[in-house]
Amino acid sequence: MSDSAAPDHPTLAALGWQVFFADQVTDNAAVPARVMEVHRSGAQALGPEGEVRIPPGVDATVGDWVLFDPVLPAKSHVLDRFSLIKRRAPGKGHDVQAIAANVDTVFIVTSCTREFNVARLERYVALTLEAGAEAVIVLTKPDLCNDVAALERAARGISDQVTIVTLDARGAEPADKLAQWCAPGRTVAFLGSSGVGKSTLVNALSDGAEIATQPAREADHRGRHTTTHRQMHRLPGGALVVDTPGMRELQLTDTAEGLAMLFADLEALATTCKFRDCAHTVEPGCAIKAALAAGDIDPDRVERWKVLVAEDTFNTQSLSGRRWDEKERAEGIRDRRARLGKGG
Ligand SMILES: Nc1nc2c(ncn2[C@@H]2O[C@H](COP(=O)(O)OP(=O)(O)OP(=O)(O)O)[C@@H](O)[C@H]2O)c(=O)[nH]1
Ligand SMILES: [Zn+2]
Repeated sequence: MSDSAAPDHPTLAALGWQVFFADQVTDNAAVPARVMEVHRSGAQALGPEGEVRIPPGVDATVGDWVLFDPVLPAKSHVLDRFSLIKRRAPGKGHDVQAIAANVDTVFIVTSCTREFNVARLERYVALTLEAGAEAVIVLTKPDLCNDVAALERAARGISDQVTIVTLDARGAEPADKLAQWCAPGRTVAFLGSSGVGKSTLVNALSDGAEIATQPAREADHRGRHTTTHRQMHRLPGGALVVDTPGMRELQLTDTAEGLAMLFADLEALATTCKFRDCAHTVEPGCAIKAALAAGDIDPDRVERWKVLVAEDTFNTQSLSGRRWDEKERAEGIRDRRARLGKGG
């Protein structure tokens, strides 16, 4: 490989540098570096000249590119992102939290078990498309299922913008089957419920090296190793993998665009409803209801679309400070999700 630089002095390309970023640099003396870790006390970024520390005032998240200012590190400049995975902050507040920037591909991991749930996958796909990243659904544990083809069909039905890969996460398959998204300098992230095989996949891509994930992990009260802060690792094959606890609790936030992409057909149909704010329930002249009656569209999918739109609207509007009877609304969404077999 052409990347002959020492591991702690990687080339820009090895860190994911692209024309998109180069185009933003006007000062030739600027030193680009990629944010690899974020702590309360600041961030650590890596560039061709080694590691630099960014003070907490700089609003950078894992995966960001910064132009480091060695004289005034607090003045380091964050470059525009081509993708951003974000979430609604946990707890009572409604702030949006940046989880990871400049991710090329999100592997949405699900297993061929009872955990498999189309509504949940749609949520993750919408979120990924909204973030501006490519979505790949990875179906693990095919050995535990009699009808893998049926699940693959269901996953494929979610969107034609999504690739489906089925593999056993434990063997040699992941390295092969995920190779095209894990080339040197590519940035990937894994999303999915607990136990679906995310760690197994990362380890498989690490050539069994158990990579640098270990030092950053601590045993939790159950004795498991958990990721304690937001970070990115470099895999032996040259890809970068985001490993952050926040990825596990993603909710929809401001994903109207992603939902519109995922449910483009239904959104287009809805524009032909008689009323612009049609809720597709009791309104006259509803194109969605008409299509349902004609058997042209799948009622389950329509119901999931409504739930996702409601959840997104709720999150977005409460974020923008509008007054809602939040508890009531959240309960409504939860009830509907429960009836659909949860969606997350
Ligand atoms: N049978 C089978 N088991 C698998 C497969 N992939 C992963 N597993 C097992 O599933 C269990 C959970 O895998 P993990 O990689 O820890 O799952 P995770 O998604 O990282 O879970 P969290 O860390 O809780 O988020 C492990 O015991 C794996 O060995 C597979 O393809 N087939
Ligand atoms: Zn309607």
